[in-house]
Amino acid sequence: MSLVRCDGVVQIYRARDVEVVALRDVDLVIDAGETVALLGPSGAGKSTLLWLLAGLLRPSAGRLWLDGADLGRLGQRTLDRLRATHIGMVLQNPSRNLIGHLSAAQNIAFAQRATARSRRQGRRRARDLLARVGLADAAGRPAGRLSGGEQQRLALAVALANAPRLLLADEPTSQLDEESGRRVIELIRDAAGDGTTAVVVTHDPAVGEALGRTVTIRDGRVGAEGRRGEDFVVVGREGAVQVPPEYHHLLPPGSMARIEELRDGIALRRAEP
Ligand SMILES: Nc1ncnc2c1ncn2[C@@H]1O[C@H](COP(=O)(O)OP(=O)(O)OP(=O)(O)O)[C@@H](O)[C@H]1O
Repeated sequence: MSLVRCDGVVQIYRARDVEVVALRDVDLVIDAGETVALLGPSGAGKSTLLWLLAGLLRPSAGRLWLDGADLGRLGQRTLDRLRATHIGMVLQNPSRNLIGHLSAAQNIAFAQRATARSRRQGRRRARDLLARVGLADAAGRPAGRLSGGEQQRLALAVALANAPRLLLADEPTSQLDEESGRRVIELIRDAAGDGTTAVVVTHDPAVGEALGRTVTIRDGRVGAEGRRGEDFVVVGREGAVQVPPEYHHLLPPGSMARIEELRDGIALRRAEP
């Protein structure tokens, strides 16, 4: 069953007279329990897609569904409630996920206020999450005094506080050493085993390899996907295909190609005009 569905999603930022088209016609279906690494060059639109999936932005065009709810059309209160109960998010800047003067444990408790879980259950889950991210001894320390890497790990624990249906994480290992990075990946995979679908923006190859599927965004579009170690290009609307950068020496952008029909597809061969 699909948990997330994007249908022709377009996001245009408008700042004064300038328009930036961050996403153009993104079609994407993510099934419940999948772990997806969102890859792509800087400025490709990865964070924008995460913000849209989190309901923090409404798409300029197209539609996004989370668990059957049309995110772009929900009233603000329903959307806020859905976000609090269904979505856990780790923003790129770890300190922005946390309330600096509250302790690590209190940050988790604060995230849990939206769900009906008993206090005892909540505290047990908080303790378990803090231990899983290697912060068992930091439960009582103010979040604002933790190091960048510790804040990043705490942010993941906070995002998972409610066992959300959807975890969205923007570069959750960017400030971590290898060992802490491994713990974070393990926690995301275990959460998926418990029913949390995860979409993780990353430049970290270890994260890309450890998650079940990769989706590469290039120039605001889904350009490629990887499953079980095999990479595929994605044929977009109107048949558009992005030639991956590693083949640009054979078919540089702007070059002309001949299309050769094969029994099960086509081949592109460089042609001189
Ligand atoms: N609030 C905004 N106002 C105007 N333009 C924006 C805004 N946020 C992002 N952009 C632009 O939208 C495009 C996509 O940005 P986005 O942050 O989604 O890319 P990204 O793939 O996450 O990049 P990175 O890997 O560097 O974080 C970029 O051209 C960026 O400059």
